[in-house]
Amino acid sequence: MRVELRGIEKRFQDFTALSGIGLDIEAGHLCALLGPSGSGKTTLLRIIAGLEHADAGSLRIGGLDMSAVDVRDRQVGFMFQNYALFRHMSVLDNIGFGLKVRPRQTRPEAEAIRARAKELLALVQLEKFGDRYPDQLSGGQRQRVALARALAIEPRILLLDEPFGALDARVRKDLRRWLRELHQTLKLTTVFVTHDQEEALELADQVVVMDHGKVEQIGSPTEVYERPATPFVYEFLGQAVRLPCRIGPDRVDVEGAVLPRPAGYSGPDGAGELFIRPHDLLPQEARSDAFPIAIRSVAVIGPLVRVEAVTEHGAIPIDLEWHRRQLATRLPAAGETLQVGTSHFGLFPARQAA
Ligand SMILES: Nc1ncnc2c1ncn2[C@@H]1O[C@H](COP(=O)(O)OP(=O)(O)OP(=O)(O)O)[C@@H](O)[C@H]1O
Repeated sequence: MRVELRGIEKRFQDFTALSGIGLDIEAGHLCALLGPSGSGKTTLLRIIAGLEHADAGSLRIGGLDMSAVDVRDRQVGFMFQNYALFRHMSVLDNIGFGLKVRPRQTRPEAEAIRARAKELLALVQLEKFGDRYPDQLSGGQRQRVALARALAIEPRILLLDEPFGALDARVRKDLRRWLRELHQTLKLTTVFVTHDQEEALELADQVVVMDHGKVEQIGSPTEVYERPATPFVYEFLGQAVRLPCRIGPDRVDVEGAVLPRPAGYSGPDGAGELFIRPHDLLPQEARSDAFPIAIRSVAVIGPLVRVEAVTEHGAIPIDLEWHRRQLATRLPAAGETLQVGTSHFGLFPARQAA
């Protein structure tokens, strides 16, 4: 089912939690809402679920306007962070719960509910655990049961709030892969909230980067990582070297080097900021598009070379990370001056000082 949001606004008293949110999620896609704490991700997810009402804007699911559709009739499966399993119910009863509490006309027979719960248990690869109680499961297994419970009602869309938030790194990683495979099997439109960049980039077809109740950028994982639309996205999605620069009609002056002004840059001339991923700023010969950095320290960690340096013109400290393969023959050494340059950078007007 396709999900369409237009001009969504949400205020809590005089605090604006969401403002002007527009978003299209294609049917069958896995969409990540990514942003720092308080950026409005959960509020947006709750609006899609029908647990919260937007003050303005529209929401369509499968082409139908949802404004007058109650949460119970939206056929939305959700799994929230603190949406714990019922401790006094077996795993199978937990999974069947959503079907059991349906109004009589739409409630399946007890046998059918059990059969469906067993089917879902197999789907989440926990066939042998149906008679256990939540306390007898690991954290990762509990999450999978919670997911099976969300799927039991045959939802048209699936909403997950920090699905693996409370788990340790290894289990998170395994569950991530598992969720991706499950999604490929079910092809169910899924929206999940995360503040973990890696999780969003690895899992999602579409990443929605949010900050302060606004959408900063929507795109594929490659788009948002390789071509960040704003300084916020650059810094939130990985490391970035940030250098002040001067933007001219056809050139950018940075640290004594001259770079071509990117054709796509539509901002004003004048003071600007240049953003470079640390692995994109590489040693090169002294040329007009290279600038010097003074190496402070070099650490080799397996295949990676981490370099702390300072730009010679602006004295700006920068941290670089190279793959050994990216370097010619010799490692740079502390105390040396190195010429570096890049062909891949982001350019933005300088931010006003706060
Ligand atoms: N019921 C509420 N009443 C008042 N303020 C609220 C309410 N719900 C959320 N907020 C505020 O709205 C903002 C956005 O909250 P939301 O939970 O959507 O953020 P989030 O991006 O999901 O954050 P986190 O990653 O910490 O869960 C926060 O500043 C929060 O305090």
